[in-house]
Amino acid sequence: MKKFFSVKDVPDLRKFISEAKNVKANPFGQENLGKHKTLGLIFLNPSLRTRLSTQKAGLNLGMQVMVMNMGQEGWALETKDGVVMDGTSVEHIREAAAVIGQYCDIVGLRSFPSLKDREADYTEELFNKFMEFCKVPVVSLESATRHPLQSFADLLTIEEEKKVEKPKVVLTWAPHVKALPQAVPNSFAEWMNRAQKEGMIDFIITHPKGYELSEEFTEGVTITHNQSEAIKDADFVYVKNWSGFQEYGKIIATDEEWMLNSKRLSNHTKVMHCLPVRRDVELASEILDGPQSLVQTEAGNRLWAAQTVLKTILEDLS
Ligand SMILES: CCC[C@H](NC(=O)CCC(=O)O)C(=O)O
Ligand SMILES: NC(=O)OP(=O)(O)O
Repeated sequence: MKKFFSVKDVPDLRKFISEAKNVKANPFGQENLGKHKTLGLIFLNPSLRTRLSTQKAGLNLGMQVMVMNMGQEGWALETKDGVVMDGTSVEHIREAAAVIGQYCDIVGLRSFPSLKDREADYTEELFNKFMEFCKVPVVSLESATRHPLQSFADLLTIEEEKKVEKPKVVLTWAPHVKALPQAVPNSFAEWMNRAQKEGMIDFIITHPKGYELSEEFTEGVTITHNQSEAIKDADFVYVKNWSGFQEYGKIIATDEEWMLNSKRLSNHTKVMHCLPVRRDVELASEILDGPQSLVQTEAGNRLWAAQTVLKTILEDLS
């Protein structure tokens, strides 16, 4: 594995889930695999779960781990080529990525979208440049269009918690006070679409009109604007806000009816959210604090997802 950027980097999904279960059952089974190897975690945006779980995953494998918040600790980055750097940018991504690649054997990178320039965001300009110049394997810690470590942990959670062979999984839009990226829903849809094609789940997406995600991620998936219909008898409901893709980066609807509460859920339905969550805006506290919430199990599985990815990359390095 030379990069972990999307589900396309996973040749065998069922095998990858099984490996994550084994890692979870035996977290220190390969505690020397990463000996004398360095993991560099570079954040251009805030993080709690991704930072702590990926750092711990590297340590569990015996790696040395360095973490950097570029915005606060690094130089102001220039990401465009052909720019005369006589303004506020101090260092070009070409130099910064190449230097980071010299110090690290594996690099994790978080870089959210601008939500202004859809072309630049959806071609993953920044991420691709970083991967080109750092010249070592790169793990996405959330890019402009995807969050693969989150989605891997989400699918692991569903596989562990399912009570039926082929659970009904629903991705529902939820209200928010800000315009958020499409990366988490894109990625969840991409992984669940693959899982549906492999007969693992039945998958539905529900959102208000205008919040259609890029077909790159939703091709072939049932999409409905009727949330109540969609969540009926669902085994898992994945709650997330996202801003417009067509009206890029825009808040189109703020219909509070789309915030789930327990009255609207079947008793057996489990609720998931990647966190951080805006309580009683995106999702009712009564659900988050109740027996139907899987958000902590999901967050715990971020460690096993990251450790499985790092293990796979390290095995290819050895
Ligand atoms: C893992 C999720 C990261 C990010 N979430 C936010 O930016 C939330 C920000 C807020 O609620 O103010 C997102 O939606 O992509
Ligand atoms: N879910 C997730 O990636 O959380 P952080 O943004 O806190 O890392």
